[in-house]
Amino acid sequence: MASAMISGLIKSKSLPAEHILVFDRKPKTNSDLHDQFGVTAMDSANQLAEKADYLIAAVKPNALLETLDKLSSHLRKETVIVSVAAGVTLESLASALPKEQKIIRVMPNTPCLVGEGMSSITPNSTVTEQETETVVTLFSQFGKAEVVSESLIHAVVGVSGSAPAYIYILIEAMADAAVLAGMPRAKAYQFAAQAVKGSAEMVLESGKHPGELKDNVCSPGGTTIEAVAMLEETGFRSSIMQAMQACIAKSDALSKK
Ligand SMILES: NC(=O)C1=CN([C@@H]2O[C@H](COP(=O)(O)OP(=O)(O)OC[C@H]3O[C@@H](n4cnc5c(N)ncnc54)[C@H](O)[C@@H]3O)[C@@H](O)[C@H]2O)C=CC1
Ligand SMILES: O=C(O)[C@@H]1CCC=N1
Repeated sequence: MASAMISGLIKSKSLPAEHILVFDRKPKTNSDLHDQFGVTAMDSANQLAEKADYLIAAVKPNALLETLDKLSSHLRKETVIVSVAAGVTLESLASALPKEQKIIRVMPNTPCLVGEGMSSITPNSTVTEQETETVVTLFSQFGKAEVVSESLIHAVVGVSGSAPAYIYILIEAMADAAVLAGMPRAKAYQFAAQAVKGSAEMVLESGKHPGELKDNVCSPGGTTIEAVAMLEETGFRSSIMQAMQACIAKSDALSKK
């Protein structure tokens, strides 16, 4: 996730690459990030903590609190800690950090890599409006970013954080069916992915209800309605909703650990 955000930031040209400081505990990852993006690799998490104005913590949720606890004595009071970890609440983040530390929870997704991310932003009470705005602007450099209340974060994990995985399965399945019908594999991925991208753009740009857009594709007695009837019969909607409910429940369970 960190590489996706770094790549998105570099592509946006909103910050000089060398102003982006990175530290990964694997030395090879640090040198790869430096070589690939021109960012500045730090020697330790503590050095990063001392220098950063906005520190984005992108380690796995189960390692996050310990990592923050270790570097907390090196943090400056003004530094805003940005956590992208699923299921780690503002309250638990605060417990690992100095009192009154500024903390923002963000839930991004991997399409940040191509400038089409969707990120939710949730500040704690010590963060100023201007700092929140800075983080919204930062995450808007590689997609869309919106402030949401913490109670909505599990829904965000389901609808955008984890969602690319379901969409890739959809694209893969669509391509498989096209290959079955004789289309070469590479072309099948291109057609399927572009159909998904174009359909998403139609929802975002037209402002029309997805049902209306679906109706516009279904010619009476035509091909599409055959597919739609089969999707309903095989429980496509219900399958998506059940998968998301499992994802949302897991996010909720993680936050109660
Ligand atoms: N992968 C995704 O699509 C999304 C991930 N997230 C969140 O992003 C976070 C990272 O997830 P991924 O990128 O998927 O994991 P990852 O395992 O690919 O990356 C984690 C990185 O952290 C490094 N690391 C581990 N402990 C460290 C430490 N103490 N100090 C410095 N570096 C350390 C690892 O070497 C690794 O490079 C998680 O908290 C996850 O919940 C949030 C939204 C989407
Ligand atoms: O699977 C995960 O736990 C992370 C959080 C959202 C997307 N990936």
